[in-house]
Amino acid sequence: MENVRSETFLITGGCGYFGYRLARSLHKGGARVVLFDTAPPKQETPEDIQFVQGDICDYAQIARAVVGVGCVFHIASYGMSGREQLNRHLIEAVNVQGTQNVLKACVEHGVSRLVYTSTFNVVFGGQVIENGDESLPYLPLHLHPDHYSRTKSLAEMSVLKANGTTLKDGSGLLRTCALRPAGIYGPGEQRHLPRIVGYIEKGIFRFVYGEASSLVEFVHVDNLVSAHKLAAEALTSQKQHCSAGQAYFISDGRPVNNFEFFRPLVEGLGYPFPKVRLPLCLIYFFAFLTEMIHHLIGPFYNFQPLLTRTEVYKTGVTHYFSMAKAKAELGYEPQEYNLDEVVQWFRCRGHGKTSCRSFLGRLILDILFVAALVTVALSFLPVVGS
Ligand SMILES: NC(=O)c1ccc[n+]([C@@H]2O[C@H](COP(=O)([O-])OP(=O)(O)OC[C@H]3O[C@@H](n4cnc5c(N)ncnc54)[C@H](O)[C@@H]3O)[C@@H](O)[C@H]2O)c1
Repeated sequence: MENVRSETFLITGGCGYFGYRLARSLHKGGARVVLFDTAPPKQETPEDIQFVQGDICDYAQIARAVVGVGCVFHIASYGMSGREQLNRHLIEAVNVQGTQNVLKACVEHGVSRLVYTSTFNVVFGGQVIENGDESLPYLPLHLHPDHYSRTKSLAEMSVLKANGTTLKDGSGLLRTCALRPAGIYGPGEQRHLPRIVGYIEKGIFRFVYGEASSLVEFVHVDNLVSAHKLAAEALTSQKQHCSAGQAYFISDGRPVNNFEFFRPLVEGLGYPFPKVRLPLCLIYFFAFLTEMIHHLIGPFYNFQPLLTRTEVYKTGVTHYFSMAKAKAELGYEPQEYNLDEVVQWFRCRGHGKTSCRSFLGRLILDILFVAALVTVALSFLPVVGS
């Protein structure tokens, strides 16, 4: 990556899974790196990677941190999964106002480049998309089933709109672009994989859903790192600012059935892959009920919802995108990865089947599973009849 040695990169959300991996890669390439995050890094970090504890919702904190920085990777976000999804106020504050603060800080303090980590969700809301590209319109805001996706969309729009803004110190213009990743995986991923492994180990992962032919996409964390470095480079004058004002879908470029993607993880941990396939609409309705219950009970008992409607769409409805624009304009070339190192990561931490569960234990789980299914199916009846 050009100029990497002479430049300082600031990463908002730099202590999260992806941000930290990007930081280590930039640092390895000789760059100065600042991690800006509300929480410190979980791993042992080289001394010359600077950590600034701060909140993007506080303008003064982010403004102080960007002084002297050449390029910002704006990765911090809130509300993607689990309990966080309930906190609409914080989702809005971090994803929308936080992004505006980061942009304003760049303009006020002469930061000329910003790469925003967006998501597939800005165009996807449960409709089938086959080999979609960047000409697709944003999903209308009112159609987003979750607040996270809606606010990520608003944030991406404001990032791209800020492209070309004159910097206050007269040094030139702010150039911005957005990358829209698929679901991120890799060893040590903390958001999705531990939850999936938890479901496998608790015996909840006993069925798959949706059409066997439905296709989705994933991106290995290191492919995403490479795309971000290329996107930042393409904002420079050496690359004619070719990524400025642009959005790019980023994945491994290998559409796959969601559940088949996880088969090596399930089997690698010694569990049988489920044979039962349920209709998507049944699971969607179950997710809807779960969200309703979470909405009512969440303020008193903030449990982890089993599945949300967005997660059902994301896992069961075909949506994949062409990498042609990222390849042509950024020079993005995704490498091939598999789940071996992920399986290894979990095995090293004591996961994986060691003994057979008792017959009685399995029987009780089977009965509970069938009872839950019957309940969901029965609860359909008044809806259908009304
Ligand atoms: N994980 C995925 O599958 C996925 C898919 C598509 C897009 N994305 C996007 O990729 C990015 C990285 O995802 P990740 O899985 O590494 O997330 P993560 O949750 O591991 O990291 C986010 C980091 O942001 C920090 N943060 C949150 N609020 C902050 C604030 N107010 N100020 C400063 N820092 C704050 C958190 O402490 C955390 O360290 C996010 O922008 C996310 O929206 C993720």
